[in-house]
Amino acid sequence: MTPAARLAAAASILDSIAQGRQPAEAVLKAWGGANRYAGSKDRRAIADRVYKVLRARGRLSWIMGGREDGRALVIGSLHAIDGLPLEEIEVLHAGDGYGPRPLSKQERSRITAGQGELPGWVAAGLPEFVVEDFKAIFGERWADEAHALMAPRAPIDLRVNGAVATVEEVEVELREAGLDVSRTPWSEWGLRVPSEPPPNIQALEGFKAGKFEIQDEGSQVVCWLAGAEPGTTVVDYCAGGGGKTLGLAQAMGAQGKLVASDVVNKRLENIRPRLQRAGVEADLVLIGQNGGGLEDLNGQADLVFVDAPCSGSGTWRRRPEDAWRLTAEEVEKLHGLQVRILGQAAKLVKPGGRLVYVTCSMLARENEASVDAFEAANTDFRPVAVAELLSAGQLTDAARARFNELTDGARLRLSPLSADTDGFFAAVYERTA
Ligand SMILES: C[S@@+](CC[C@H](N)C(=O)[O-])C[C@H]1O[C@@H](n2cnc3c(N)ncnc32)[C@H](O)[C@@H]1O
Repeated sequence: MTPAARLAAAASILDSIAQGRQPAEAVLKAWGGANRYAGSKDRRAIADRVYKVLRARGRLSWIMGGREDGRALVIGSLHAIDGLPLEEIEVLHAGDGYGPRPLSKQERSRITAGQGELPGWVAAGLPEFVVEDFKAIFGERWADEAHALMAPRAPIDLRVNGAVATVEEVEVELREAGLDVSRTPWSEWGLRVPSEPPPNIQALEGFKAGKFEIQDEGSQVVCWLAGAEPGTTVVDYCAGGGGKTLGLAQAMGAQGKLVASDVVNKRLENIRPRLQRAGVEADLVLIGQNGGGLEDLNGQADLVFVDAPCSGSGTWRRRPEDAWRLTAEEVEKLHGLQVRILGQAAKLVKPGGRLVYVTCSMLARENEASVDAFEAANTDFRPVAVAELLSAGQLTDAARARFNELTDGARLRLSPLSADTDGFFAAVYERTA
């Protein structure tokens, strides 16, 4: 493919991403499958362009006069990210072969006008409606938090399955497979590999043997903070893909009763092969939207872990397309759902047991506001100070030293800037009566 044809392909893929809900990665994969003439270098160049645009979409749209179509965003990226002068952009838009058509008068004038003074939200690279939230949460460093969340490519973190392998052993295996592996700073069981060039983790023998799973270090940390103990009854209330279920099972040393529930059966079914690979047993329970299906555990669980449905805004560095799909109305709906789920899940906790609330969101409405509402309605739940949770054996000394800075006392916030993890929020409660 010519460089111009690659740009045209990137523009059309960006349009498909904007029109649907599928992850950008899946849209790119489908495009590669349907356009076999594109070689691996072409696909790589197209994916690079697509992600470059998605990470800077707000700024590029602003520069192009508010246009949001793939063509305009690609033109904007050639100018504002690659720094190409107008003449070179015109050469790439000569309209030859499979390349994009020539620039319109308006497009040309957008480029010659330059960027001008950018409003704060545009410069920070966030959707406009979340900026006030970021300012309120992060104060002066809000724009740095935004950059860290949207800009760089995140590394790939692995959690070693202590029931099957040691960290040292997996480290050696990954190094022998040619990967540049390092220890993660906060989780004793975490290893980190670069995401570029993309490693095929699932093809590794160690992965197939259940020695490790792909799991962001932040996600590992919230499992460890929950303090699941061997021989206890633990409910992973919103089990989804089962990432946390496996982490909780590891903390339990595979002893006790582990229940993984969700309202979507397909998700629960997808956990089955993961449990098998890791050698873990758990009861998979399909529950109703009102929590029906777990009545026999009312007041019985030592630990109920609520990894609530959320905007996923803490993972925008991996899926920047999601930032531009989220609306304020959706956040509001999620907040309502989170409060409802917390109330339902709390019923399962026995006196003296724990309730853990986790999101991978950066937004206060899904984090602080949701637990504020829970606390107001459930005075029989006492917030547990994060300092009390840091003795978990799966956390490193570095985590013990650092996490006190990342909490206001009872609520922990991890972010790409502060912890080099995805964005996570966690609050832990003990049932007092
Ligand atoms: C953030 S995801 C969970 C991710 C999962 N824990 C993991 O680590 O892979 C949230 C999950 O909550 C589930 N969910 C949505 N509404 C629910 C409800 N009312 N009760 C329980 N789970 C619900 C969704 O189906 C989704 O799988």
